[in-house]
Amino acid sequence: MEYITFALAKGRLAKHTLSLLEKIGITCEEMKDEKTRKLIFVNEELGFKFFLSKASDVPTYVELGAADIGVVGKDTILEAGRKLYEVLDLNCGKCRMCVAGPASAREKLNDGSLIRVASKYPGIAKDYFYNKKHQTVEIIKLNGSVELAPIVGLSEVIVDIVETGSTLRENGLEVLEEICPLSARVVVNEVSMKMQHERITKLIRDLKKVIPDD
Ligand SMILES: Nc1ncnc2c1ncn2[C@@H]1O[C@H](COP(=O)(O)OP(=O)(O)OP(=O)(O)O)[C@@H](O)[C@H]1O
Ligand SMILES: O=P(O)(O)OC[C@H]1O[C@H](OP(=O)(O)OP(=O)(O)O)[C@H](O)[C@@H]1O
Repeated sequence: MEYITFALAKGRLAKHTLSLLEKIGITCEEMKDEKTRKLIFVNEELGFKFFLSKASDVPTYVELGAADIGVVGKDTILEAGRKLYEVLDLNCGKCRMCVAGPASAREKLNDGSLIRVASKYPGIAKDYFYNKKHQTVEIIKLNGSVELAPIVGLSEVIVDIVETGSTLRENGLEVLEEICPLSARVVVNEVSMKMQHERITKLIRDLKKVIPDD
């Protein structure tokens, strides 16, 4: 039997994804060991391989066919801009992509003046402001702790993920505009979808039955 390979985003989403897979009978005991440094796991009996990669690399593995299926946040899919089939919303890892900043930055949004926008997601930020048309922006790419940028004067606003809102609150910032809702999605390689159609569609059908409600 040909293997079906899963690329899973390590970090926040991995545990949840593994528990959903477990509910449909796809298990990988070895992967649950949080201390393991191993990156690839095989379930020979079921014909599945799993690997854990950095979230932002999941779309790359899937588009280029090193993995048949991936589970990753919508934010990462939007930012990657890869050619993939997005087949399922897992309704977990829910958060929002937002423009945020100090309340004083509110008037600078929409008045047409040049604003600096710091983000881990320069592609999403660029598209958002491009579509708004009447705002000139300079995008500054950061790799984390983006909330620092407006505090230390690197930018006027940020484009970042907001879940509970605590990080913004604790740093004197607020949501200024909402860009889109986010959650974990299942993505499939376009060729795998054709070549392994039956197994992949069964898997999607099974997963649909165990997705948590709101
Ligand atoms: N509060 C949150 N903060 C960040 N991501 C969240 C949050 N809630 C849900 N997510 C989702 O979880 C995904 C993975 O987040 P995680 O923090 O594990 O990795 P990452 O920040 O993308 O990677 P890294 O920390 O390696 O840069 C995000 O892409 C997003 O879709
Ligand atoms: O609304 P909240 O519940 O506070 O969650 C949002 C925060 O969580 C994420 O950061 P993460 O922990 O991934 O660290 P990072 O900033 O280094 O990416 C995100 O970038 C926000 O900073």
